[in-house]
Amino acid sequence: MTQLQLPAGMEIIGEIKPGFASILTPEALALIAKLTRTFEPRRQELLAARTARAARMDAGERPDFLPETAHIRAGDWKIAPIPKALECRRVEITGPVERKMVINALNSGADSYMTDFEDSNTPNWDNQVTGQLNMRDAVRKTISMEQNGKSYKLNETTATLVVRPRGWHLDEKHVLVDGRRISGGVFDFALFMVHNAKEQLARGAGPYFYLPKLESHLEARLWNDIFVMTQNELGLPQGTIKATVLIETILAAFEMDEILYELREHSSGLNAGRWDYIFSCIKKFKNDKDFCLADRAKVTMTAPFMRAYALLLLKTCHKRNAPAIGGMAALIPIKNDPEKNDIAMGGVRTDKARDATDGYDGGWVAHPGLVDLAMGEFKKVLGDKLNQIDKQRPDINVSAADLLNFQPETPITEAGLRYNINVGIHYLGAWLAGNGCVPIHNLMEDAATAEISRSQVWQWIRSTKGVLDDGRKVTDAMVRAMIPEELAKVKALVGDGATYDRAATIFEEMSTSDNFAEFLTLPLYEEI
Ligand SMILES: CC(=O)SCCNC(=O)CCNC(=O)[C@H](O)C(C)(C)COP(=O)(O)OP(=O)(O)OC[C@H]1O[C@@H](n2cnc3c(N)ncnc32)[C@H](O)[C@@H]1OP(=O)(O)O
Ligand SMILES: O=CC(=O)O
Ligand SMILES: [Mg+2]
Repeated sequence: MTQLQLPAGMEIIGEIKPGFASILTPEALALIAKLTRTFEPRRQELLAARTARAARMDAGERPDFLPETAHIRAGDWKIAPIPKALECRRVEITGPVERKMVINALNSGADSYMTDFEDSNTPNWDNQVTGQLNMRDAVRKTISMEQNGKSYKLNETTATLVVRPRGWHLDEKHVLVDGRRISGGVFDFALFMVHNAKEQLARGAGPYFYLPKLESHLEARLWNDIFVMTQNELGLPQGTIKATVLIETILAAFEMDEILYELREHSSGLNAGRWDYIFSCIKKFKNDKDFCLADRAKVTMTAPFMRAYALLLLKTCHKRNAPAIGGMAALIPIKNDPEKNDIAMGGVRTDKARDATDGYDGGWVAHPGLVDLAMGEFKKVLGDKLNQIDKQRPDINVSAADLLNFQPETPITEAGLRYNINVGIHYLGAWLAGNGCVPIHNLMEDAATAEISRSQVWQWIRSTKGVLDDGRKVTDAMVRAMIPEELAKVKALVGDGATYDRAATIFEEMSTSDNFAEFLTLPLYEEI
């Protein structure tokens, strides 16, 4: 095995495959050790604060805008100017940090590309380090590959690269500092910075990030402090790093101004991460027996609580001169069925048209086949403008009650319940096999969408409103009976992989156990 030069107190227990040493360099590991020793206690405190808040919500506490930060919401401040490379983000394509996908996404014609170490990626050791190798080659424009007789390399003009490291809840278990696992997000961030920040600046862009799953402005402050230290360590001017925060938890929706304020020297706006947002609403209200959301397919961006959140995000961003980026329609092109494909494309078109008309500066797509369509919808509204940050929306008034208006509650159907079980098993099985993003029933499924499926099942069993439209209460026994049937359907589709049996077992434990797993990826991570 290749020997690495490790800083004192660091152990690496992941296999060092060919090329990995060129990523796990002494400089990179030293930065990881320094950031970990300085900030890991705060990450742990913030995770403990999440747990304490969740317990208070389980006991009935409801979120509201914070009285102690009213002066920030009322203040007349703006974020620092946005760099040129991030001024125009009408269409952002996203995808796992897999080599071919990286090339295809950068070449897709989108304005920017969010490469993903998070929702769409199984964070096994190989994916994380190979992803960094892909990034290094992508930034230097040397990334290439051959597959099925096809050559892949980058076009002259490519999308602006943005990187999503893992959220605060995820550890990197293959790296220990002083005997403890480190933060997955710090690992992803620090490696990317050491290898690419200066090269990106030399090429006219910079190190740009998406920050996932924040629950409070204090969590944004932690990222900001990490940025400041990293810029100092690498000799970069303060304010070089730019980060867009995903507002994808119900608690963060109450702290959008505060999150922008914490990151104001490093902010590149907010994104409406709709799928984790829905999951977060279910999770945070899981003990409320009166809380219940309808079949997953019915919970759309026009649901009252989703509309309120999307509009508040837009208004908040533009007031602070910050880009507002829309989320992901999970629809993808459907091969070999033109009629269904037309419906799916119509769905994406409607979604992007709504965001553009509201005033959003851009939105996400899951697939290169959606870039032109989404671009068309934004161009219809923006014309030649790079963005519409100047579009202020003082007419939008969103209250706490609007954000908490969880409708629709019905219908819940057997088909919807079976869909959730089916998608849950299929996704978990793929994830365990190393693929964190899969097309299922013609939709993009990743960790966030799968979380909705598994949390709905758990919650429907426990909510008094978890009743099917034919009058049957959703129960533990009903779900247990459906699991083998849905597993058989999944296997008929994907083959007999052992990970699907394991996935069904885990799904059953997760949906029927009284303990609600905070994230499905936490128990799953212990399996890989
Ligand atoms: C909730 C959230 O967090 S959203 C953000 C996270 N989720 C994502 O980023 C979704 C990313 N999307 C994907 O992973 C894929 O599009 C899937 C899994 C949904 C569908 O994948 P596939 O079934 O393989 O798509 P399909 O067969 O149509 O792909 C056609 C081509 O497009 C490429 N492609 C598909 N999606 C992407 C993408 N997002 N980025 C780059 N290339 C892509 C494929 O690699 C393939 O390339 P090839 O023709 O050179 O072989
Ligand atoms: O990360 C995006 C989401 O919708 O979740
Ligand atoms: Mg998400």
